Formats: sequence, C-alpha cells, structure tokens
Amino acid sequence: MPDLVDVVVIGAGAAGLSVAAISAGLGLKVVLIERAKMGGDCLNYGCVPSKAMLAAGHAAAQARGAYRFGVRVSEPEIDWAGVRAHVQGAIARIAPNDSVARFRGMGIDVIEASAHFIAPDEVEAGTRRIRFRRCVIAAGSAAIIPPIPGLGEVLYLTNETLFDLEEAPEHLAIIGGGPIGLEMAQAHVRLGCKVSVIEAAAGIASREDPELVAALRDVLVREDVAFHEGVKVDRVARDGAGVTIMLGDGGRVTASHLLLATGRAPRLAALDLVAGQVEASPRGITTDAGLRSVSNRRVFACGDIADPAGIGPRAFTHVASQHAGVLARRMIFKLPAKVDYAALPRVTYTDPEIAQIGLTEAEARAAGHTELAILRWPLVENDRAVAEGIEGGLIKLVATKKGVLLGASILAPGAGEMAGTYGLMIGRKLKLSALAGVVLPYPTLAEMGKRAAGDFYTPKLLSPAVKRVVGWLKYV
Ligand SMILES: Cc1cc2nc3c(=O)[nH]c(=O)nc-3n(C[C@H](O)[C@H](O)[C@H](O)COP(=O)(O)OP(=O)(O)OC[C@H]3O[C@@H](n4cnc5c(N)ncnc54)[C@H](O)[C@@H]3O)c2cc1C
Ligand SMILES: NC(=O)c1ccc[n+]([C@@H]2O[C@H](COP(=O)([O-])OP(=O)(O)OC[C@H]3O[C@@H](n4cnc5c(N)ncnc54)[C@H](O)[C@@H]3O)[C@@H](O)[C@H]2O)c1
Repeated sequence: MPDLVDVVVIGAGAAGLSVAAISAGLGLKVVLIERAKMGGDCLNYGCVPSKAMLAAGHAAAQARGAYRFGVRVSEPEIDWAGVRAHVQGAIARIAPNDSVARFRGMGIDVIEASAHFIAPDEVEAGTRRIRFRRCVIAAGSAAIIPPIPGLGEVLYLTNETLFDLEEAPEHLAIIGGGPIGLEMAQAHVRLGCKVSVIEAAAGIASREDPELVAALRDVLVREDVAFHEGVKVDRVARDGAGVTIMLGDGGRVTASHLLLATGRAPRLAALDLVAGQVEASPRGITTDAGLRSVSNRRVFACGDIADPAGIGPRAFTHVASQHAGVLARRMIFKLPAKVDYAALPRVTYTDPEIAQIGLTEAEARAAGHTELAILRWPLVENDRAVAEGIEGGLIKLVATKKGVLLGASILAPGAGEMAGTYGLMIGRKLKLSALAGVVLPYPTLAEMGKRAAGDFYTPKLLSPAVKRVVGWLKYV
C-alpha cells in the first residue's frame, strides 16, 4: 500500500514552496515534488535574474546620464561576464532559502522527480507512489511558443535560456511587448545591445493605462529601442548565425538573437490530469474562487497554473503568495476563503516603472463604473523629481464620485515601492481624504499621490459657499 500523506504539493516554485512550508509548519505530513530547479521560474528564470539584469542596465544608464548633474564619466564599458556573474550571483544568494536541504529541514519529504496522477487520490513521482488527503498542483507556467512559420528552423531564446548567454547579443529581437519584452528590451539596450520589439497588438503593454504607456514608450524610444507595433510576424528564417523576421506590413528585422516573450501557458502536459479526474483548460486548472478543483474535491491549484472560475489566472509571484494564504484558510483550517484581486498590484520594472494597483480607468469603466473621478499629478510638478532631473512620470487615480479609490496607475522611478499605500487604500475601501490628509516626508516622489488626491477636494474647498463661511468666521 503506498504512503498516505496529508498534503502532496506538485512543483517547488513560489506557490508550491509557500504551501508546503505553511502546511508543514502547522504539523501536517507533507510531500513536495519538484522535477527541475527548486525555486521554480521566479528564482531561476524570472523575477530574480530579470531584475538583476535590469539593475546592471540601470547602472550603465546612470553613468551615461551623470553629465546632467555636472559629473563627467566616460561611456561605460560593459563586461558581459561581469553582468552574468552579477545575475547568477543574485540567484545563488537567494537559492538556499528555496533549497531541498531547507525544506527537508522543515520535515518535508522532498522528491526530485516529475509527478503525475495515477488515480484521483494518488500521484507517482520517480519510483514513489503517494496517496494523499489533499493535493496542491503548483506546476507553474512556461513560455508560449507561438505557431510562427519557420520558428522550428531558427534558434530562439525564452526566459529559460536568455540569462545563460555567454556573449552579449549584438541585436536582440523580441517578439512580444508585454512585461517580459519591455523589461528585457530596456536591460539589453542599456547594456549596449541593439534591440527591436515586435508587438502584434495595437500597442505595447496593452493592459496598462495608455497615458502611462505613451510616456514609457517615449523613454524607451529615446534609449534606441525600435518598436514595431500593431504588426504580425508572418514568418522567421535563419540568416547566417542570426534570424530574419518577416513582418505582416512588409518590413523585416534581421537580428543576431530572437527572444520569445509572447505570454505563458500552464504546465499541464506531464500531470495526467485525466487519471486524477482534474478538469483543466488551456488557461490552467479550473478551480472555484477558493482554488479547489471543480472536479476533484481533494485537489487544489495554486500560482500561475490556477484558473479560478470567473477570475482567471494571474502570473505573479505575489499572487502565488496570496494563493498560499487562501489555501491555508480553505484547505487547512476549512474556513471560507476566496482569491480577491481588487487591490492586486503589478509592476513592470522598467525605468521609470509602471505600477498598477487595482483597476485602470478602462478596467473601471468596463466593470460598470460610469461616474468616475479621474485625478492626475505629473512628475514635473514634484520637487524631488525636479531636483533629481526626472521627467515624464505621472500618477493617475481612479475613484468613485464619492472619492473611494478603485485604482492607481503610477509611472515613476520606484513606482512599485509606492504600491503598498494604494493596495491598503483599495483593500480597506478608503476615501481619497485619507491620502490627501496624510503627512508625507518632503521631498518625496510619493507626494504626487497626495497632491492628486488633494485635487479631488480643491473645488469643494474653494467653492463660493466655503468662501462665504470663511467671510463670516473672520468676525468671530
Ligand atoms: C522573465 C520573467 C520575469 C518575471 N518577473 C516577475 C516579477 O518581477 N514579479 C512577479 O511578481 N512575477 C514575475 N514573474 C512571474 C513569476 O515568475 C511567476 O508568477 C511565478 O514564478 C509563479 O510561481 P509558480 O510557483 O506558480 O510557478 P513556477 O515558478 O513555474 O514553479 C512551478 C514548478 O513546478 C515544477 N513542475 C512542473 N511540472 C511538474 C511536475 N509534473 N512534477 C514536478 N514538478 C513540476 C517546475 O519545474 C517548477 O519548478 C516573471 C516571470 C518571468 C518569466
Ligand atoms: N514585473 C513583473 O511582474 C513581470 C515581469 C515579467 C513577467 N511577468 C508575468 O509573466 C507574464 C508573461 O509575460 P509576457 O510578457 O511573456 O506575457 P504577456 O502576455 O503579458 O505579453 C505578451 C505580449 O506578446 C504579444 N504577442 C503574443 N503573440 C505575439 C506574436 N505572435 N507576435 C507579436 N506579439 C505577440 C501579446 O500581444 C502581448 O502584448 C506576465 O503577464 C506577468 O504576469 C511579470
């Protein structure tokens, strides 16, 4: 008879590691199964290497821009081996937190093999068969390889191979202008590579507020990123050691390297979900809003692979953590818990960063909010931005007519660091008066949010009625 465990977790990425640690911490018998690298995409091929590479690019850009402050330095020399060492060093520094040794130290049985279902209450991994009370599928997502003619004949990169390049790409062509495409475009252009981005939708970063995207595009174009937007890729072909990309508008891009950044697909294939009676679609494992499989009550999904009904998947590490919290309440404590993305932040870590917390204006209107208050404050009106020579940023607040905040869109250096305030406000349904009344240190970029919120009250404050009251009060 195979072992019976309380919780088996498939996948040791951000989602699986959190669920395994919480479950073991609460005294449950846990098996964690990982077929590749502990830490999954975020640590090995995603957040960590991409932010480390961006940091190298930003360092080069700061050196190039230092003359604006009266500081003269010569054009920075990019030592690609040094950049790689920094990127791999960042991964190595964090890896012990996610290691097999650490998780075994928590009392978790870690199996290094691929897992698949053999029954609705049983999985197999390597030579082991495990019966479970609860199973959490946290197998993540992988880069979509789009059906572009000729792709099979050329060498292409994905997020799993990009950070291993031994030499700097001379010209990196990127198909896809979402967060991966834009972050990697700026990192590489700042590190001295030629970069072209091809985006099939009408514009890059199509989920973000168009006002912010326009300003970010200007920055990237000034940095020499070449954009081809609203254009399909007809086919690709090998060109010597490189690749030529034939575009639907008759144009072509010839590059030394090609990166595919065209979205993510859930890693379903190896799991044999039919044997587990687990329903899935090309979006992921179909669950209810509490992340329980709609077809097998013993099974839950977490992280990129989860497709909560009516809500849909979200591929962010902080969503994986949020999911782990929902599972702790729902699966372990049997309390009602649901995923809630009303105050969800997302950040594209370009310079400046685009941070979106809650709804964009377009999302708010699509959700049925017809009467909205839209408040803006540009960075050029912020003293800290002036002192630091920062141009082109903006905050846009989306609120109900009564001043309840629904969303904040921020384009600014370090915008992601401001996300917490707005997440708290939206989550607690706070009014703009809370932000307008807070005392913020001067001078900070964060003041632009307070100024935008203040604008909501300015017309009321300067109304004839208030002026009349002030007129009477002067005699008191
Ligand atoms: C380039 C890039 C940059 C990113 N940057 C950010 C960022 O800055 N901020 C952010 O919030 N998010 C970012 N993301 C998204 C983030 O990486 C993912 O949302 C996160 O890693 C999802 O975690 P997960 O645990 O669901 O999946 P994963 O990290 O993919 O982990 C799943 C694990 O399951 C394993 N597995 C799969 N199938 C099996 C099987 N059958 N048996 C055993 N093991 C299996 C895999 O090997 C993998 O290790 C980025 C993604 C990419 C690609
Ligand atoms: N900073 C972050 O938090 C961060 C960074 C990177 C990735 N991520 C996560 O990973 C996910 C995947 O990122 P992504 O950028 O690959 O995906 P994405 O889905 O966000 O963007 C992909 C882009 O590629 C375009 N595209 C698709 N097929 C195309 C084709 N054949 N030709 C031209 N363009 C095409 C799409 O229109 C879209 O704009 C993100 O949605 C996000 O959840 C997060």
